[in-house]
Amino acid sequence: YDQPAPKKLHLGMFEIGKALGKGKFGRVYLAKERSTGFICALKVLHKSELQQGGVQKQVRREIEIQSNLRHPNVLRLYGHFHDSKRIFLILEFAGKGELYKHLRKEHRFPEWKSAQYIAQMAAALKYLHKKHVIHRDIKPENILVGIHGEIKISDFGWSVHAPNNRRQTMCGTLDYLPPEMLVRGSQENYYSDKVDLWSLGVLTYEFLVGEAPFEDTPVMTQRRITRADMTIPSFVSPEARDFIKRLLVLDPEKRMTIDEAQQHPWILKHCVKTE
Ligand SMILES: COc1ccc(C(=O)Nc2ccccc2)cc1NC(=O)CCSCc1cnc2[nH]ccc2c1
Repeated sequence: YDQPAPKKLHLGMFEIGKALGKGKFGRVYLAKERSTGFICALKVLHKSELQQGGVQKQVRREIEIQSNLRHPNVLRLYGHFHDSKRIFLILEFAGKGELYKHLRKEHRFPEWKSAQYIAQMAAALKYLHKKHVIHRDIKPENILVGIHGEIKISDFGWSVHAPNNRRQTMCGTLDYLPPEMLVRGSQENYYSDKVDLWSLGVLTYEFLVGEAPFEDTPVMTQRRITRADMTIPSFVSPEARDFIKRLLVLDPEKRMTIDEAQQHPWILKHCVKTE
């Protein structure tokens, strides 16, 4: 599918299929580009709703950033177009759907699968951080699975998905927030790409244990996060335990870096390098 994209994108060039999901700002449909048969996901955003939500700039910024991202573990934004009322995002279609559904069904992932997923997440984060993009919203709900089982981090933007056994919280779950974003007085601009490493630690825990490390009532969750107060069950291997503990460190500067995470024994043990 590497022909240069057709110049003029418009709705008529797509055959619209089943609904894939719906969010606060838009619905997503399976779509096929008529001339090439290319399968993609078409996200429809209503300009009026974006106006009400005051997120038009955010969408423009996101389209700008995401159009330049190309990585096997980052969901592609191929392009966009609009008509009088709507903005359409042409997104990559992930053939095996939403990761959180697999996690809920399997309860938790075996160590080899968790390590492979975390290694792919680390590769995606390394790529994003090199491009000075901080994801800030890493959680199972924002990860999709490609047809070959590879994972794809996606920025669901501001879309809050309809309550289909996703974590029911006001503005997204607190579980993944790092302490530096909870501590009073630390303005937004004080945090760095280290926030994604904290979330990677929370994600690792949730893959292995089946629930987030600080899951509790909203007040208690915040308190447990700011104290890094978690217990790791005994069935978790010593290497995985060490990996998690080196990421869930209160001081952002003392957290393991992406490179250290990729070289950690727990990752190397499970991710056979194809020489
Ligand atoms: C790069 O990705 C995105 C870029 C931007 C936005 C976005 O909405 N930005 C926004 C909106 C409003 C205000 C501000 C910003 C969303 C995504 N990504 C998704 O929404 C993923 C699920 S839709 C695709 C998709 C694929 N493959 C699947 N397989 C099964 C379901 C499924 C669903």
